[in-house]
Amino acid sequence: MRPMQEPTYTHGAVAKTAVVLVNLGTPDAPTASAVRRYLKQFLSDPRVVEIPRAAWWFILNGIILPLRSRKSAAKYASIWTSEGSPLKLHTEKQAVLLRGYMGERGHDVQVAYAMRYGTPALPDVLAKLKADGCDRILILPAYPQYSGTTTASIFDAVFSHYTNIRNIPELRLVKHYHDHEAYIQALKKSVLAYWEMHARPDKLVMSFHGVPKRTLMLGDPYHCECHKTARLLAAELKLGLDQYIVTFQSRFGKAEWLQPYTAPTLVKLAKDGVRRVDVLCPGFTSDCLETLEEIAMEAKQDFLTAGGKEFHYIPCLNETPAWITALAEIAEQHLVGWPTMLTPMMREEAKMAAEASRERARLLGAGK
Ligand SMILES: C=CC1=C(C)c2cc3[nH]c(cc4nc(cc5[nH]c(cc1n2)c(C)c5CCC(=O)O)C(CCC(=O)O)=C4C)c(C)c3C=C
Ligand SMILES: [Fe+2]
Ligand SMILES: [Fe+2]
Repeated sequence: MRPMQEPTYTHGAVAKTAVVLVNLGTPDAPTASAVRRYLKQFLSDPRVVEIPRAAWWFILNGIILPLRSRKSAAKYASIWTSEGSPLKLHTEKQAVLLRGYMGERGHDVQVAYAMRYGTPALPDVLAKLKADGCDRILILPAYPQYSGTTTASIFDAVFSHYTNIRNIPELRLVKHYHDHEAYIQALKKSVLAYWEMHARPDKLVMSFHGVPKRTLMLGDPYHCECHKTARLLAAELKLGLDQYIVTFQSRFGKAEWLQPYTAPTLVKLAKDGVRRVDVLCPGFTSDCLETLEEIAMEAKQDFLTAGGKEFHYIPCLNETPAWITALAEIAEQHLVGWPTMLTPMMREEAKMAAEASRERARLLGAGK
C-alpha cells in the first residue's frame, strides 16, 4: 500500500508528546446487536483465538455470535450505568486524571484513551493525535501483566495503523508493569483500606482473567506475571501461603485454560468450611463485566450456595489516587529523554523556527 498523502510540512512546529492509555474495549450499548459487533471484532483477532481462520470463521459466525451476543447483552445490562459501560467510564476518568497528575509533575503531555475493540478506536485516536501535532507517542496498555492475547494485540494494532502513514511519530510501548512498585503499592493500599472498613477474610482470592493453557506452553509469560504480582502483593500484606490463593476466571470455550478456575475454587473453599472470602482482581485495572458481574454477582452466588457465609468483592483500582500516581510514574519512566518539560530556551527556539518557516514561505511566494 502506498503511504498516505501528508499535510505540507511546516518548519518549527513544536512536536508534542502524547500518552495513550489503551484498554480492551466494550460494547457501545448493552444490546444484542452492539455486543455482537463488539464480539465479532474481538473474537476475530488471531491473537485472541488461535484456531485456523477458516474453521474459526464458521464457528464464530455460525455458533458463537448468534448464541453469545444475546446472553452477554443481558449480563452487560446488569452492570450498565446511566453514563455507559463501567470499563469505558473508568478508563476515560483515569486518562483525564493522568493528564492532571502529569502536569503537576511538570510534563507538558497530552493524554488520550483508546480501546483495542470498539470505540474510541485506537487507529482513530492515533490519527487525531497526529492531526494535533503529536510526534511522540507513548502507548500505555491498561494491562499490568503482558499477554500475547491482549498487550501484543494492542501493539499489532499500533504497528498496523502506521504501515500506511508516511510521517510516523516516535513510538514507545509499555510492555508490562506487573511488578512495578507503585502498582503493587496501589493494590496494597486498596486492600488495606477495604479491610480497615470491613475487617479481614479467612482467605484472599486473587482472581486473574484466564487464557488458554496452550499459550503458557507456547511461552506466553502471562501466567508467571500474574503469580509474581500475587506473590509481591501477598508479601506486602504479610499474608502466609494459607491465607491467599491465585485463581483464573472467565474461561471461554471448551479447551483447558489456566488453573485453578475461580468459581470451582470458591465452591471448594465454601465446602471446606472457609466462612469468608474476599476476592480481588489485580489484573483488571478498571471494573468491568468480568469483575462486576462474573465475580461480584455470579461467583458470590456460587460461594454462598455452596455454604460460604460471607463474600466480599474488593473493587479494582479504578480512579484511586495511588493508582493514578502509579500510572504517572510508569509513564514518566518511559518518557525519559523525550523533551516533555518545556524550557524557556525551547520556547524561544520554537518561535525562531516559526519565523524561519514564515520567511521560507515568503521567499517561495516571491519566487512564483
Ligand atoms: C485482563 C486481561 C484480559 C485477558 C488476558 C483476556 C483474555 C481473553 N478474553 C477472552 C474472551 C472474552 N473476554 C471478554 C471480556 C473481557 N476480557 C477482559 C480482559 C482480558 N481478556 C475484560 C476487561 C473484559 C470485559 C470487557 C467489558 O466490556 O467490560 C469477553 C466479552 C464478554 C463475554 O461475552 O463474556 C470475551 C468473549 C479470550 C478468548 C481471551 C484469551 C484468549
Ligand atoms: Fe477477556
Ligand atoms: Fe466473563
